[in-house]
Order: sequence, then structure tokens, then C-alpha cells
Amino acid sequence: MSSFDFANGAPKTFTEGDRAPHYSLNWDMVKRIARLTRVQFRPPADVRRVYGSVLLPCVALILVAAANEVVVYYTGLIPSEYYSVLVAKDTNAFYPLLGRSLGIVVAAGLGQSLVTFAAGRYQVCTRLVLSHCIQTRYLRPLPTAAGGPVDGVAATEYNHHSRLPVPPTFSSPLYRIVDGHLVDNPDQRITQDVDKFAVASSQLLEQLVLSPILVIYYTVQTWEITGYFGPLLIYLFFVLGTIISRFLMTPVISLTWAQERQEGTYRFQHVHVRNHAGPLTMQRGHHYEHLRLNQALRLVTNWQRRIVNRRFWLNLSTNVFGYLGSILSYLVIAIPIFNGWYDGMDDPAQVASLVSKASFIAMYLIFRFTVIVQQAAAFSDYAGYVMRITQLLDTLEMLTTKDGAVSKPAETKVDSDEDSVVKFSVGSVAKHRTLVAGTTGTQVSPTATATTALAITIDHLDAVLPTGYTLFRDVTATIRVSDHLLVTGPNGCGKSTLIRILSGLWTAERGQISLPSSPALNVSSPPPGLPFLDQDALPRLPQPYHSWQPAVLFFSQQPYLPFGSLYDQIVYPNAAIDTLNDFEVPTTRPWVTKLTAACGIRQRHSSARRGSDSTGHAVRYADGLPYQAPPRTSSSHSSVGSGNGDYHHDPGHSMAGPTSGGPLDLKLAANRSSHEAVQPSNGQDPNLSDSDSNHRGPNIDARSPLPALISDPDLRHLLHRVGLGRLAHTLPLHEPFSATDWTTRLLSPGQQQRLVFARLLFLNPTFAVVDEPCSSIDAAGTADLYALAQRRGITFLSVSHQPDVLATFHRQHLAFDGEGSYMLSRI
Ligand SMILES: Nc1ncnc2c1ncn2[C@@H]1O[C@H](COP(=O)(O)OP(=O)(O)OP(=O)(O)O)[C@@H](O)[C@H]1O
Repeated sequence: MSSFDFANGAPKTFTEGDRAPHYSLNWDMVKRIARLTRVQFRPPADVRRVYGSVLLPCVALILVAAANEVVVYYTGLIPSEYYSVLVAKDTNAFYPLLGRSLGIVVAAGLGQSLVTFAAGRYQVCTRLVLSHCIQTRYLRPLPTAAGGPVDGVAATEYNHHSRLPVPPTFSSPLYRIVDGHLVDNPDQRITQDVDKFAVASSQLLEQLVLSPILVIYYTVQTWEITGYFGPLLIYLFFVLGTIISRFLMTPVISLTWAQERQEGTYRFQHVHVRNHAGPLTMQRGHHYEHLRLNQALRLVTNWQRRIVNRRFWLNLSTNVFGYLGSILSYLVIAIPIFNGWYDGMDDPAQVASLVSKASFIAMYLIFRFTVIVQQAAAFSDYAGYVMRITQLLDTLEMLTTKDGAVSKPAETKVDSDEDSVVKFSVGSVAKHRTLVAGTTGTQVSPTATATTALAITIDHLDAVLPTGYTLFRDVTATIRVSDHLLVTGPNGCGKSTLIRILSGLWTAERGQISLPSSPALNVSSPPPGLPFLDQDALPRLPQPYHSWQPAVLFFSQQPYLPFGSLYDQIVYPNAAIDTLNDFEVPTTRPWVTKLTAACGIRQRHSSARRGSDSTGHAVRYADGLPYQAPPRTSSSHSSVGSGNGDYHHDPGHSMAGPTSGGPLDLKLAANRSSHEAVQPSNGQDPNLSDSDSNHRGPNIDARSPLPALISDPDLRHLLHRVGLGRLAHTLPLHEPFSATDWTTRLLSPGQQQRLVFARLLFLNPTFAVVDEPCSSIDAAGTADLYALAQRRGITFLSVSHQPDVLATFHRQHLAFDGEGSYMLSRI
């Protein structure tokens, strides 16, 4: 029985009495292993370019292990030589033998250490490649729901190589897997299971790859000493051991799978408790949490106990076989001796030496077989991890087609005019259950028409829950620029659902929506300047939009604050690229730097492999919406051009003082300086596209940190304007705190919402679709923030429970009654 059902969503929750699903070493497992090996050894070109190939450490491990086997062979022969020398009392031969054996023993120690070292490098490389490949598929943007792929373009192509219009709605495998419970603990599979897979596979590689050669070699050697009888006996011994192990191993594979699953759940519960330490303590929830954690611990240890029980029999058989093997070697050598093969040897030293040598060779042949049998335990772990990782890969593949293309209806089309409005039909074909993300995606047939109207339109939209309950019916509304819409209604009436449908997370039962698409991403030339500064002073740029200004920005009810610095919170999702591309942790010691500098050798830095964006056009895709950062500019960002001379400083920059209620006087770094002031001094042409630069491969030492998208004074000013002035002057702007979750620990809910609002002001979309963005902010603060945003030309679709405060800032009011109906009125 499989506890895992891709088609129908939620996995079963294991209870203590549950049986683990049945996974065994069958043809399916072989195919899974082959598939994972392909991903491991043939990663996409960009992964290979950054991390290198696993092949190299793999070959190194095999060669080192082979060399080690040679040394082991000579080590094994040492005793027979000592027997010979000692029995003959040959002092002349003794001392040279002593010296030689010392050398061999040192070589053996070195060989073993090198094998461990090579295995470690192989594990690291395997983990890097596999986790990276899976993460890429996990977080890739997936144009879906109301949308679907645009003109047959694969999801992955919505990156910096694409110049297509950005579809307005996106989903992601991440969201679908998590929201639809398609796979348990995907994070654990990517982080922990891949790591354990790497360890188990290196162990198998080290032990098993050389085994056939060694088995053949030692079989020939044994045959020469004992005749056919010795190898025959040993082979029978091996076959018996394999059969027994096969039967004992199968249940352990399934149990390992189940234990890893429960392990993830247990860990997740601990993370949950840690993240809510304050609220649960305040509510005196210790006892409850304690019981819950105990229950989870009991479940995980229950699986562990079952594994230990099963392993006992597996270990018993492998250990007994191990010891039997050592006796078998003497049995093998006893046969020719008792048969009188060596009766002609008069010299007892010669006989002793021969027995020693023969027993070593026979024993080593048995040992190789024993190693193979003993790998049964390692293999059961390995197979369990293979199962878990490939299940995740299967699901990711199910959500996107093989090469990243989303399964698409053939008639999908979009007008590539930059000012187009992409219109998607979201109704008619969708089934009830397609409302909830996590199903296999849209059954919707998107159609696209281009219009010049810049608006969000909702046309006869129905939303039905999977249970069949109709949340709302026939919702129709149009939000044109400055025609702000306020959505209100009782809890659970479907306000957030409307936003989820608009954003593409969910599909609707019936109806149409149309959203302005963000313009085609233009990476071939730097943008002319940021369009959103000094709104009162500068006229808004005519459409088409500036290439990195999103047309529609969605903010969910829960303010999302990513891991990162204060600066990152503002420019998200733009900010992370520099650190995301920081593939290599700098490991160079200061003395190495000095030495290499003295010798005139250039070092490879952590930034050396940031090949994908060496043009200075930072393009980020963290939420699936591509943005193009401004070109390289001067900046007061502490990390920009600091001391490296790559960027000219703009002396003309002046810090705008805080102005309460006045025009938002943000002078972002990129806008401040003219383009001629931002030519990198390293000679790179900023007009090069990313793809151009990619063709050149990683540009070692050729680039500097990305420029800041907003200067420190401007960032402080922005924070001040949204009521976070104290924060701006007490917290470091660029250093991420040691605690990754500092935002939720140090900031009050209201401050978190203000921070998200600051981001909104920075990104300055044409439309902002926001779900209770000021629920924790007082009325005056809410009014201030809305006024600020509207002065910057942002048009709102706001969900709120504060109609009194927000009515002033909206022109239309859509009020759900909680019974499926609504009323749309002008304010
Ligand atoms: N993933 C889901 N699967 C099934 N039903 C869901 C899911 N998420 C929400 N719902 C249901 O959809 C209904 C509408 O939820 P929604 O979040 O849209 O309400 P809302 O109007 O925004 O409420 P509130 O004012 O409390 O935020 C609720 O009854 C909720 O139980």
C-alpha cells in the first residue's frame, strides 16, 4: 500500500500502528537509481559550469580506492614474508623487510586517508549538484492558473534570456507541492535526504565499483593456490549470503523511507514551536506542545525501533557471514594441504609462508564478497533516499513537463506588445477541485487578446471550494488606473480567494480575468532611469513600463519578509541575486592572499563564478516575476565599489531630508547618476545582455559586487517616511543579522507591515493588489501610507476590514455578503 498519492493530494498521516509502504529492490527501483544518477552526472550546463562535474571526484575516488587496494595487497603479503624470514632466521633479509614493510604500512595509512578524502569531495559535489538541480525545479516560476504558458515558452525561459512579456499570473511548484500536500517534507528531501544519499552513494561507490575487478583478480590467485575447489566454495558462500541479505534488506528500505518522513515531520514541529515561542508561552501552551512533541518523538522512534529490530537480523547475517568467511579461508587452504599438494616442500619456512599467503588471498576474496553482502545495509539506506528524492523529482516533473515547459493547451497566445493586456479565460473547463492549487495544474484554456486599456478586469467570476461550497458568484469589476477598489466582507467570504485567483495561485470555477502584463524584459540595453522618483516633480513615464517596473504587485495577508538585511527587505525580490550567486564560500586565508599577491598570482574569489550577471543588470526571479535592476551606478552602498574602483562615485548626490507628508523624495542610486557615470571601469560594456556575457563563461575577477538599488540615505529616508525611522537608525542596513528570522523576532506586526509597504513604494507598481496590508497599523498610519502610495501613482485593489479608514482612498467598493453575493458601488 502506498501512503502517497500524487493524483489525489494529501499524504496519509502515519500512526504508530501503520505499516510502511512496500518498496523493494525491483525494476522500478533500478530505473529510479538510473534516473537519479543521470541528474547527478549530467546536470544542466549552468549547474555544471558553476559546480563542476561530479564525474571528476567520482573518478578520483575510484582511482584512489584502486591505488589503495594495491597497497592493501602488499600489506597482506607482509606476514608471509616475515614467516619466511623469521623461520629461516635470516637477519640479512630481516632489516630490509622491516624497512619495506614500514613503507608499505605508511602508504596504507595514506591510501586509506586519501580514500576518505576523495569520498568526502565526492559527497560534497554530489550534494551541491543534486540539491541545486532540485531547488531550481522547486522554485522555478510556473505561469499557470488563469494563465498557462505563453506561446509555448517553457517556464524556465522566463529568465534573463527571455524577451517575452511577463505573464501576469504565476504559480510555482513550491506553492503547489506545499499547498496541495503533494509530497511530505520537500525541504527535508532537498536538504537532508540528498546529503544522506551522497554519503550512502559514496560508500557504495568506494566498496562496490572495484569489487568485480578485485573479485576476478583474487579468484585467479586463489585458483592457482587451491584449484577450482577454493573459488567454487567461496562463490557458493557468496550466493547464499546474497539471497539471505536480499530477503532481510527489503523491509529495511521501506522502513528507512518511513522513518525519514517522520523525521521531517518531527523536525518541522520543533521549528514551528521555535517560531512561535512567544505566543505559545504567553498562552501557557507548554503542556500541549510538550504532548505534541512527545507524540511526534514517539512516532519517529517507533520507526527507528522497527529499523533497529529489522537491522538486527540483517546485521546478524552479515556479521556471521563475515566471521564465517575468515574460517572459510583456512578451509580453502586446508584442502590442498590435506590433499598433499605441498608435500614436496621440505622447508617449513616455505610452507608457513605459503599458508600465510594463500590464506590472505583466499580471505581477501571472501572479504570482497563479504563487503558486497555487507553493503546490503548501506544499500537499503541508499534505496530509501533514492525513493524519497525521485518521488520529489517525479512530482516536480508532473507539475512541469520534462524540459521545464508547462503542459499547455495549444491555442495559448499572447500579444507581445509591451503595453498589452493579457486576457485569460479562467472558467468553463475548470473542475471544482482545481480551485485549490496542488492539482495537476490548469485545465483552463487561456486565450489572450491585446487591448490598450490598462486595467484589471474581473468578469463573471465564480469561486467554488473543493467541498462544492460556492464562495462567490458572478463577480464583475474593473479597476482602471486611479480607480481604486476596496473589497470588504465577513471572514471566510472569499476576499483572499479573489486575490489568490487574480495572482494565479488558484483557478476559478468560471469567469474571466485580465491583468496588465509586465513588459517584455529588455536586457540588451540599460533602462533610461527609474520612473518612480519624485512623482510630484517628474511626470510618470508613458507606457510601456519601464522594464523592471512590475505592472501588478500582489501582497498576501501575511507580510512576507525574506531572510536578509533591512536593505533586502526593501528591494525584494531584487536584492538577493548577489548573495544567491555567491556560490563559493571564500576560504582563502589571509596569508595565502598575501603570498599569492606577492607571487603575482590572481586568486579566484567567491564572486568569480557569478557568470550569469556580469553585465550589471541584476535580474531577479525570486517570486517568478522578473525585474530588471538598473545598470551599474554609483552608490553609497557600503559594499559597492568600495575600494575596488569599479564604479565612479557620484559626488552630486544629496540626501533628501525627511519630509512629512511631502512628496516622496526618494533618489534611488540608479536614478541619481547619468549612464556615462556608471560605466564600469573594468572595461565591461554594460549594454551586453546576460546571455552575451554567459557565452563568455564565468568571468574570473571581472566583476564587482552589484550596485545598491537604493542608496543608504535614500533607504533611511524611505524607512523614515513609512514610520520606521528609529529602525533605520538603529539597525544595520546591509548586514543580515545572525538570526535569520530577525524580522519576525525584532519587528512588531505593525512594523512588519510598514516594512512591506516601504517595499511597495520602492517597487512602485502600477497596480497593487493587497490583502489587509495595514491590519496591524493604526488609522492615522494607514491613511498616511495610502496617501503616500497614491501620490506615487499606485492604484489599489485592497482587501480590508477597515472600510472607514480606507474608503477615502478608494473609488469603488465591492462588498461580499458572505452568502456568495456581493454589491459593487462607487464611493
Ligand atoms: N487551501 C484551501 N483549501 C480549501 N479551502 C480553503 C483553502 N484556503 C481557504 N479555504 C477556504 O476558503 C474560504 C475563503 O477563505 P478566504 O481566505 O478567501 O477568506 P477571507 O474572506 O479572506 O477571510 P478573512 O477575512 O478571514 O481573511 C474559507 O472558508 C476557507 O476555509
